[in-house]
Order: sequence, then structure tokens, then C-alpha cells
Amino acid sequence: MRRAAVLTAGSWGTVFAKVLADAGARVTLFARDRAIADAINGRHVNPRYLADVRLPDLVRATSSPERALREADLVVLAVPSQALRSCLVEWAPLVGPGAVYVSLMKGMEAGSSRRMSEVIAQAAGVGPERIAVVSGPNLAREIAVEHPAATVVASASAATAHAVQAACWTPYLRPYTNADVLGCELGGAVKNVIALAAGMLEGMGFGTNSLASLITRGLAETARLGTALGADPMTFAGLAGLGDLVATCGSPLSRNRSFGEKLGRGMTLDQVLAEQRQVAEGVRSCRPLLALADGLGVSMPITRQVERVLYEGLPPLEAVKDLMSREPGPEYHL
Ligand SMILES: NC(=O)C1=CN([C@@H]2O[C@H](COP(=O)(O)OP(=O)(O)OC[C@H]3O[C@@H](n4cnc5c(N)ncnc54)[C@H](OP(=O)(O)O)[C@@H]3O)[C@@H](O)[C@H]2O)C=CC1
Ligand SMILES: O=C(CO)COP(=O)(O)O
Repeated sequence: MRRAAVLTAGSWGTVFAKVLADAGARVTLFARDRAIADAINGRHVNPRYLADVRLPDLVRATSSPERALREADLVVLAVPSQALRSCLVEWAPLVGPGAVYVSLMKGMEAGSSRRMSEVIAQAAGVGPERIAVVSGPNLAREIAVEHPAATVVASASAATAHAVQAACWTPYLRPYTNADVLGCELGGAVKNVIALAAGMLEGMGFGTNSLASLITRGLAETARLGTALGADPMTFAGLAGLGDLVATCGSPLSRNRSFGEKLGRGMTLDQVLAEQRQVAEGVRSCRPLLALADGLGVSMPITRQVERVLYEGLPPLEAVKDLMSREPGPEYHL
């Protein structure tokens, strides 16, 4: 039986702990807040993030990272992307020598523009064969109630990808493997920025044509950046690209989309941040993505406008006008 540690007990970490247990693993879920760990052990629910779903008996919780990581052969990481590096300073020394790290995160590190697997490799000092990424159209709330969905397990090592695939295959979650770690992570990070824009459209009252145009052109700029960085273009037509983009831009369950919707209704960044409890990764990831794009001379007009709305106070309607008034060009260009 596999032994998995999941850090931490937020929305996706909690649901993924259920997935792993339903697939047969013994799971220890780390919660910073001892009250959450006690509720999971006593009542099998996470009162802060998933109060109405019973977690399997194979999920136990602890507020001690040492206890969570002891004997774990899978170390599953689900913290806000900007917190990962500092968390690993504390956690990595507690991880056993052969354990595989699994990233569930969909963001880019501010300042370094590093993907989460790159932060893991650097901060934990592990090689790519010990790292996997799980990414796809996986809104936590829907997976929690076992609506069927698919996902991608990406790793540079086929053996690692297959092991993680087996560890998270349940009747309601179907994992596919992919060797393109870069493309899968980029798809997950950029779709959060595009989902902010999708929410803004919703908040401004625009309809389905606007949303479909945004999703399609959002995918175009994701693929442009990805291929310039060396990703496989096919990845962006897959679950971690188009799949996740459609799910996140279309669902009111998405935190990025709801964040954008509030901006679209006229709230400022600070006002939305003050009332948003869960992480909306696109807010902090758009600048590191633009830094990568600028370094390669890649155009990402939607991401650029989202950044201007967030950090320059540009009204969302002005951002739409700017996008629409650019010189028209061919649909496909590099
Ligand atoms: N939710 C979803 O549907 C999906 C999310 N993801 C990705 O998973 C990652 C985690 O998201 P999600 O679980 O939804 O986020 P949540 O906001 O729901 O939970 C965040 C978790 O991280 C903890 N945390 C917050 N700040 C820190 C910190 N500075 N140091 C250590 N722990 C911290 C929180 O603990 P506390 O409660 O104590 O504050 C909480 O357990 C993100 O990258 C997201 O994009 C991917 C697929 C689906
Ligand atoms: O990544 C997700 C679905 O695949 C969740 O998106 P949000 O972080 O916007 O809720």
C-alpha cells in the first residue's frame, strides 16, 4: 500500500487526499491549523474547505509536518505557489530519500518566473525523475462529489508518471500520462490569468461569443509562449491546456473567474483581495508569465491587459477596447 503525505489541507489538497485514499493509499493530510486536523480525524470532514463531504477512513490528518512526511513515498504539494519555496525549506529535509514529489499547483513564482516543478527541483534538491505534476480540468468541488473527470500526470520519467497515475486512478478521476511537464504546468498557470479575464467579461455583462473568443485567443497565447519555451504544441489541445481553460473560464466554482468577475463589476484589486479567502493564482502569476514572454519576444495581449487591470487600475472595459482596437492580423502566427 502506498503512503502519501498531502500538504496542505486547503480545497484541492483535501480533495486530492480523498482521491488518493479512494485509489487505495494510506494518506496523511497536513493542516497548519490543528482544529482542522482534529475535525478530519474526529468527524472525517474539513470544516473550512469541504464541510459537507465525508473523507475516507484512509485519510488521517496532522498539524505536524514531520508526522505527515514520515514514511511517505508520495509527497503531494498543494500550497499557494508563492508559498512553495519557503514551505520546502522546512519540509524537504523531512522527506525520505526515494520519495516522489507531486505538484498540484498552478502558478509561477514571482521574481524568478519559475514553474512549480522547477521550484521543487531547486528548493528540495531532487532530480526531474522524482517529480510529477498533476494538472487538468479539476475543479475541487466537483471532484469531491465524484463527478467524472480526467486529468494529466506529467513527469520527465515514464516510471514516475505511471506510478502517480496508478496512485490517483479512481472510478471518478481518469489520469493520463504526458512527458511534457513544461507544457502542462504552463497550461495550468496561464489558464488562471485567462480565467480572471473571463470573470471580467462576466462582470461586465458580456455573452458567449465574448467568452469563446477569449478562451480561443487565450489558448493561442498560451501555446505561443509554450512552444517558444520548448513545450509540445499538442499539450495545449489536451486536458492541461484547452480542457482546464474551458473548465476554469466557464465555471462559477473557479476562484480566478470569480475574482475577475468582481473586478469586472468595478471593485479594485485591494477590495477583492480583502474579501477573497482562497488563492486566485492568476493574480500573482501574470507578471512572471509576462516576464518570460517579454524575454522571448512573445506577444501575450490578453495577459498584458489583465496585468494592467490588476496593477495599473485600468478599467476592464478599457482593456477590452484596447484588445479589440489592435491592428487585425492572421489567426495563426508565431
Ligand atoms: N481548488 C481547485 O479546484 C484546484 C486548485 N489547484 C491548485 O492547487 C493549489 C492550491 O490551491 P487550493 O488548495 O485550491 O488553495 P486554497 O486557498 O483552498 O488552500 C490553500 C492551502 O494552503 C495553505 N496555505 C496558505 N498560505 C500558506 C503559506 N504561506 N504557507 C503554507 N501553507 C499555506 C492554506 O492553509 P490555511 O487554511 O491554514 O490558511 C490551505 O491549506 C493552487 O496552486 C491551485 O491553483 C489545482 C487544481 C484544482
Ligand atoms: O484549477 C482549477 C480547476 O482545474 C481551479 O481553478 P481556480 O483556482 O480558479 O478555482
